Amino acid sequence: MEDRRVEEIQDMALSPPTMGSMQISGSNGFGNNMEFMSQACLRNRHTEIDIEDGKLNMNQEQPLPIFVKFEDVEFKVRRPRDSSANPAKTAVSKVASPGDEVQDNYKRILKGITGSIGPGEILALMGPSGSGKTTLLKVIGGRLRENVTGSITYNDIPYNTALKRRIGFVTQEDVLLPQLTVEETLVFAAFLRLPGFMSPQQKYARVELIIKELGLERCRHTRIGGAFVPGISGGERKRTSIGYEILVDPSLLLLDEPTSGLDSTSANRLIQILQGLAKAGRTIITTIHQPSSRMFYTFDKLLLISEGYPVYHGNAGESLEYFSSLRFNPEIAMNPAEFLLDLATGQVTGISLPDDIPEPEGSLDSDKSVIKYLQLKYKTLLEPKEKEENSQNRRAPEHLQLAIQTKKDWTLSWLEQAIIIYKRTFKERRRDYFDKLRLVQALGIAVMLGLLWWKSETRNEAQLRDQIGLLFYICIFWTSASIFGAVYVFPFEKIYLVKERKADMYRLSVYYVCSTLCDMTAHVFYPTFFMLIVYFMAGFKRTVACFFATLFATQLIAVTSQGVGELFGAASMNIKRAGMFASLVLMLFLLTGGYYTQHIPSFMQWVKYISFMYYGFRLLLKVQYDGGQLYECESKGGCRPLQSSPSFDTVNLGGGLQEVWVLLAMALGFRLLAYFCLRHKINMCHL
Ligand SMILES: Nc1ncnc2c1ncn2[C@@H]1O[C@H](COP(=O)(O)OP(=O)(O)OP(=O)(O)O)[C@@H](O)[C@H]1O
Repeated sequence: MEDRRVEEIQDMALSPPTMGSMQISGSNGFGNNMEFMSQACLRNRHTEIDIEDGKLNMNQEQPLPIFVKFEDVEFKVRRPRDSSANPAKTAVSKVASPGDEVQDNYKRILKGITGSIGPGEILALMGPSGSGKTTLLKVIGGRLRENVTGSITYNDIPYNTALKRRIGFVTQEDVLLPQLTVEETLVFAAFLRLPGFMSPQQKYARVELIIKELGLERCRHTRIGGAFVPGISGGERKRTSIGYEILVDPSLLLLDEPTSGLDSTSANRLIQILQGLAKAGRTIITTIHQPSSRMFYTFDKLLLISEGYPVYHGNAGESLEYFSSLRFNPEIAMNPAEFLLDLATGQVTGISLPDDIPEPEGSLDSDKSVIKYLQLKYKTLLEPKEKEENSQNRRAPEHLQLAIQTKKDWTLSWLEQAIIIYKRTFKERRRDYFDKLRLVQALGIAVMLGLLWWKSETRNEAQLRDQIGLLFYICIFWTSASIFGAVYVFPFEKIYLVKERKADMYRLSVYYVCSTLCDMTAHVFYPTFFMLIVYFMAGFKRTVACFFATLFATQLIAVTSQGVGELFGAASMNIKRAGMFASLVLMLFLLTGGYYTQHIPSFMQWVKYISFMYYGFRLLLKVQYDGGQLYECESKGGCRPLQSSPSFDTVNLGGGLQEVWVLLAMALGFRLLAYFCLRHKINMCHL
């Protein structure tokens, strides 16, 4: 019995959303939504009884009905100090924009927005560019939390992190890894985000369905592309972004301008898909610029925003009636969306107006008076009704409230996630790893060094100094190559990481470990080729043990430096700053690395002990010039024991493997620090 139930659930999870069993007609009133939610509760309860081992969580198979209420939502940002050099411009900007009130040096972006939306409905956010649609969407999606006032509840519960995996957010800019193909993007997302109990076949089938539904068959094997990588078209990228989010059937789907860049047929098709998703029980909020008339009437609710104020909220189809009741009527046949946008911008050419709009006074021009009038009417006519409705609404059933607050377990174990993320990271970065130019550079430099130090000897101190110079150069080369190879990784991948972490797709530790391990392959691969050439051309000690020990030392230097680069990248998360800090510290460690410095003042002596270059260089020297070689050198005359050389802050050649342990500890320590910095920075970042 239980098996059959599990199969049913799996089938449901695979079935197209439009064919879901929870079809209801678009409901606009709260009553319908409550009924809907009650039905959903019964279903959930039924399933919970059927699956007793607790492994399957009903919430993973069917969307949890979510009713979103927002009341008096305000959002403000700190104003940057006025940098305008033009006093006239500053003066004008201070008076000409009454909507942009400045309080305590903050600019108000959202100015008291109230509304609600339930499962089965689509709410369209409309308004002129810069009116605050995206900001409101981010606030509702929990992406903006600071400086937000008012109340936003999900089944009467405020936002909490357990909601992350129930919310799908399609951002205005498509945030997709550029080197993956469309299919790879969706497959990796499916394997990371779909419940663990679904078989791989079912996950592939879900991807197939999304590709078909969104018309992505033609470009499924094309790379996503980006600024420097050719790839799919803007519309295809947008559809892939949408597929990426709807793949997991989120309960609350937020979309920022999903139709921008699409032709009208594709846009209509997309809206149909959204309708299907809504009918199957999702709550959908979308910003939209200029929908066609056909599209406009598919929305259940409309929130029209002007300069951060609401000017209409309610049934989309009834919006024209409302404005007509205020005596705003189009004089010619117009697309309703165009008419509403004209009103929200105050551009009223071709629109008949009521006579009670106050004459523009002071700095207010006529556009502003229309907007002010509409804002006032909203405040007096619509807002009280909206608030009353919200307060009269029955509370959501208790277990739905509980479900909102219950954090779902990870659907995959740490190792399972790591295997998928490792594969994805490798695919995404493999072009960097096997970059021909990089290989040519490493091999070219190796050959050049080999020729310059061709069969170098250590018969006297001058020769010995020469060879030690080469060792220090090798140390610098791999230190800087590895630091700069690693420092930009996190700043570059920040947007992808923030997006995926906001959706709780995987553990951050998984991402970090996979990223560092993948890159380590390259940090080990290149020094190996390099050393194979330099070592034998330059005439280092010809024993197998010594070659492998030198190779190991070089790789260890590269791997430790990679950790340092990651630390700077993670600590700043900014390409420019990370590069600057890395070069500064590299320079300091280089100077105190033991080659140049002979008379460091005692108060600066400590620097060398934190310099991985100091230990790396010592290790290379130890491997190459152990007691035997120096003794031989000395016995032929002219070569003093290295310890007594005044030119190097060198080695106690009798030492053991302490440099190896120090470098290993540093490689691990820098990585741990990098991980915690990354964790802190990513939690603070918003998209
Ligand atoms: N973090 C911020 N700092 C300063 N200003 C901001 C910030 N976020 C938003 N704004 C400003 O708030 C206003 C609303 O921005 P928002 O992106 O929400 O507009 P929008 O209606 O979505 O516009 P569009 O349709 O062009 O995307 C804009 O004037 C924008 O410059």
